[in-house]
Amino acid sequence: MSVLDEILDGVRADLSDRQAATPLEQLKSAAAAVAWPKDVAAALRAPGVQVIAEVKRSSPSKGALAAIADPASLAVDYAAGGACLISVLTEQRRFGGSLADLAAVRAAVATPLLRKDFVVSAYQLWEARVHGADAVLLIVAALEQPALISLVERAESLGLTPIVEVHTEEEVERALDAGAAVIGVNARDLGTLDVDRGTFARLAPLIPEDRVRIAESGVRGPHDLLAYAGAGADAVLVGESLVVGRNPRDAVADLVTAGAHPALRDRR
Ligand SMILES: O=P(O)(O)OC[C@@H](O)[C@@H](O)c1c[nH]c2ccccc12
Repeated sequence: MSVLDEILDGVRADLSDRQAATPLEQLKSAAAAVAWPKDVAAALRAPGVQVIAEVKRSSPSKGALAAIADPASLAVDYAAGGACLISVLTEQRRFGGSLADLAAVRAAVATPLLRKDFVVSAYQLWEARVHGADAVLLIVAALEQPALISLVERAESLGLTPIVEVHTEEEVERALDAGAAVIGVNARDLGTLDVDRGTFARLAPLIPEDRVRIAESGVRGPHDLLAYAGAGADAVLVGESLVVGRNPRDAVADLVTAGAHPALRDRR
């Protein structure tokens, strides 16, 4: 069984517990009281390379990365450093996240938020809305094509921006077929957990210019951001190097400064 399949088994088990505890109708009525999500695609299309900073406690490849006792204060640092979008991992078993983290971050910052999880059901889209997300990750490798298509549509109908994650040429085709406007290229293979930073440069030419192109994973600092920028990234998504470093605010600010370099402006 691949790592992704193992993660998905746990995600489905946890999801069915939450579904038993909170009926969908209850989530839907709670969502009515939550502000309409922000336009994440527009934020990602701003000039230069945007920085997406991730609240990430642990990962299947490395285990524990950082305790992050107070995800809200980490998010405040990310916002102060200039992150355009904050990614909050909500998967519990392998990444140590939760929906409570998402809600705490929502209460602390005005920055748009991404619910980072393994979405397999529309129920999770409603959860994302209720806990204050503006965007959701949809991982092509985790979904059959009809499910991907319907989750893209459902997310959009709830005002959530779907960020459709790919790792191979075939997955790029599936993302485009599903109508994805924002595509994340993950350098990490979720089947094996290997990182190949060349993945973005290989796949980016297959993604039309009118889509937002995000380079995900493996960004150690400004140098990697600039390499991804050179290959056509509109944004980078960074987790580990921000949470293990000493000063997350400065680490984000250094990336933002690199992404705002005049040579990278107005490339679209
Ligand atoms: O910690 P890194 O190497 O900076 O990577 C962040 C992000 O790309 C990674 O957490 C990620 C990308 N796609 C995912 C899907 C699920 C969970 C996590 C991820």
